[in-house]
Amino acid sequence: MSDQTIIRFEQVTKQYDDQTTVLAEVSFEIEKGKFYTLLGPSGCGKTTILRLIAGFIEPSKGQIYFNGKVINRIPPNERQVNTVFQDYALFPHLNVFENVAFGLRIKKLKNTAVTAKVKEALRFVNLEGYETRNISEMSGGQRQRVAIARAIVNEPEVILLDEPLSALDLKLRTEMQYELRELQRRLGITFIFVTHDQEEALAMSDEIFVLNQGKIEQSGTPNDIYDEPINRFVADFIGESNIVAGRMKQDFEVEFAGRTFECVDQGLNPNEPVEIVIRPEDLEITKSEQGKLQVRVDSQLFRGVHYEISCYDEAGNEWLVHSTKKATVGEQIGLYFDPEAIHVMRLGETEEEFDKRLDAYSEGQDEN
Ligand SMILES: Nc1ncnc2c1ncn2[C@@H]1O[C@H](COP(=O)(O)OP(=O)(O)OP(=O)(O)O)[C@@H](O)[C@H]1O
Repeated sequence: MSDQTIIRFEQVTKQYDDQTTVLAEVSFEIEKGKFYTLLGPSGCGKTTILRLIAGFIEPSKGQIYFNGKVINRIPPNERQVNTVFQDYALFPHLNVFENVAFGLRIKKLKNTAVTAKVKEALRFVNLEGYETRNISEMSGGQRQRVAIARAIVNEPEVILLDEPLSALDLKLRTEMQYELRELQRRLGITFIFVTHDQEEALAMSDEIFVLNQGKIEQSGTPNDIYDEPINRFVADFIGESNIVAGRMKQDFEVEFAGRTFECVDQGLNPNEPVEIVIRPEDLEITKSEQGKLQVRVDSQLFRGVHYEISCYDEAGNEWLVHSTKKATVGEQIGLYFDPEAIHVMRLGETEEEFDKRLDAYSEGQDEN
């Protein structure tokens, strides 16, 4: 545990009705001052983790630590944590100022202190001058900022955000992603953000936890997770991927689509069955004879920045390509890729085993 750790889950299990396990022995650490994202499909347990941190529910097993102390049974109002809910949960009958001031009034702060703190919080979210507006007169994005101001005014050590952008249209959502990220940097406090949108997670986070059925499948920086997905679930969930069955031949050599290719992976057993991931943007279109793979173009869509081209190789594998070059449906073309673009996944590998293999690989690289 680093001295930067603020929250630690140790083998936390959450069951409802003593039967439904929604979190199964989940362990992780959250450090001070970083932007974390819990990412996963609906029902995987993201909100459950937030509610456990906030103290709205208690774990069935395991320990939750906050600054080194077990907080399993500490009530929400005694935790240094504030939540921004999906629907913002603002009070419609109070104006902007009173919505933000609410928590401070409960703490019975003096009026002058309340005014100073609320003004400061509103300044942070660019809502100076909106104090006397009714909530009903505020747009979706502005309500969002009021909800954030209400959370930061209490000066918590951690802010939990449960899909706060899901109600906004695409343009506003992108703007708010940028704003939230900036705000987190300026405040320097820990944000734990929940989303099921992988692009949002990749754009905003220092660290992402990918969840599936009550378990963390993988944790890491956006680059780690995008470039080195540990299994098919993560590879599928994070961006579009080509995933085909293959077989390791020896270190730095893998076989798929009926051919042998140079790769950068090592430490796997010869003949071991594996899955190969190649991102669509890592495939380049060439003349048929210059490609490492020969494919036939099946369909093509123009996506504004690139063409999305679907092709099939002779072994029947589909390959999705993102290319600025146009192809012709029915045409025989080549696909070129670097050895580094081939990511080899061992079947059923755990995150720990994967990390060990990657460390061994990096050490091997350093020696070269
Ligand atoms: N009070 C409860 N009683 C029984 N089951 C519950 C309760 N609250 C949540 N669950 C179940 O726990 C599982 C995880 O729910 P959770 O809300 O954490 O998922 P989520 O990943 O946040 O999903 P979403 O993205 O849809 O909000 C779901 O299967 C849900 O039905």
